[in-house]
Amino acid sequence: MNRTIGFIGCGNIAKSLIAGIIKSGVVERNQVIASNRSTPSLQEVEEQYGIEITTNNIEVAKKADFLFLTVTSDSYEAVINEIKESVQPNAVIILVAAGESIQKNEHRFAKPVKLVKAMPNTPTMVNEGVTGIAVNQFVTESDLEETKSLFESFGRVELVDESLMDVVTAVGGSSPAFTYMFIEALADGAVMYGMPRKQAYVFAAQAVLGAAKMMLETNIHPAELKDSVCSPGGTTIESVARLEERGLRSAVIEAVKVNVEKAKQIHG
Ligand SMILES: NC(=O)C1=CN([C@@H]2O[C@H](COP(=O)(O)OP(=O)(O)OC[C@H]3O[C@@H](n4cnc5c(N)ncnc54)[C@H](OP(=O)(O)O)[C@@H]3O)[C@@H](O)[C@H]2O)C=CC1
Ligand SMILES: O=C(O)[C@@H]1CCC=N1
Repeated sequence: MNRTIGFIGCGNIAKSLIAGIIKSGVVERNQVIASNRSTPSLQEVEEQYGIEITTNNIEVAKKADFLFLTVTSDSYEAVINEIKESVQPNAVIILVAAGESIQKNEHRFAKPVKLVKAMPNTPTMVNEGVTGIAVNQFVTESDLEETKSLFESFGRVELVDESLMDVVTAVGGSSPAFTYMFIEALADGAVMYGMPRKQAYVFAAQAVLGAAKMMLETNIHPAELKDSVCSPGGTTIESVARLEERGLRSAVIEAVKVNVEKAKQIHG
C-alpha cells in the first residue's frame, strides 16, 4: 500500500496497531509516523518498529493519508482543533476512541472530511485482531476497500452500522481484558493444585485459543461444542454446574451492559 499511516496518540492501542501494521508488511516502516504528548512511548515504537516519531501532532496530520486519532476521548476536541487546518484534503481520518461518534467529530472538523469510526482491539499486535468499522458519506468505495485491507492485514474486519459501535467496543475492544481475567483465574485454580504458574498459563491460554478457533473454523454452536466436552457423569459437567451457580454468564452479560452504558456516557 503506497500510503502514509499516521497516529496521533501513541498509547496502548496505537502501539498494538503499529505492531500489527509493521509485522504484516502492508506498508514500509518509513510510511508510518506517530506523535504523542510525552516521549517514552514514542521512543519505544521507534526502537521496536523503526517508524518515524514526533511530538508535533500537526506534522503527522500533514503527512498522513490514513490518520488514526488514538488519543482518549477527553483529548479529541483539543487535538482536532489543533490539526484540522493541516489534514490532507483526501485523508481518511480514523476515530478509534470509545464513545466518539462520526457525527460529533464531523462537527468538530466543521468541513467535509472522510471519517471512519473504527473499534479495534489489542490482539492486532499478534495478527489476531477484530475491528468493527463504519464510515461517513465522504468515504469512497476505494477508501473503504483500502481501510478494510489495512485492518485485515492484522485481523478480521466487520462492517457494522454505527449504532452498534458501542456494542463492538464491549464485545471486541474490551473483551480481551475479560478473557485475560478468565485465563488468569483458570491458571490460579491449576496453581492451587500444584501446577507451576508458567505451565498453568500455557494450558489456560492455549485452551482458550483452541476453543475460539474451534468455533470460528467449524461454525458449530458454542453450546454444542460445550456439550461435546461434558462427558456423562464426568468432571466437566461438575464445573459447568458450578459456573452456572456462580453466575458466570450473567456476570459476562452485565459486563457488556455496563460497558455499553459507559460508552453512552462518553458520547455525552
Ligand atoms: N486499549 C485498547 O485496547 C483500546 C483502546 N481504544 C480507544 O483508544 C483510545 C486510547 O486508548 P489507550 O491507547 O488505551 O490509551 P492510552 O492512555 O494508552 O493512550 C493515549 C495516548 O494519547 C496520548 N495523548 C493524550 N493527549 C494527547 C495530545 N493532545 N497529543 C498527543 N498525544 C496525546 C497520551 O500521551 P501521554 O502518555 O503523554 O499522556 C497517550 O500515550 C481510547 O479512547 C480507547 O477507547 C479502542 C480500542 C481498544
Ligand atoms: O477501556 C476502554 O475504554 C477502551 C475501549 C475498548 C478497549 N479499551
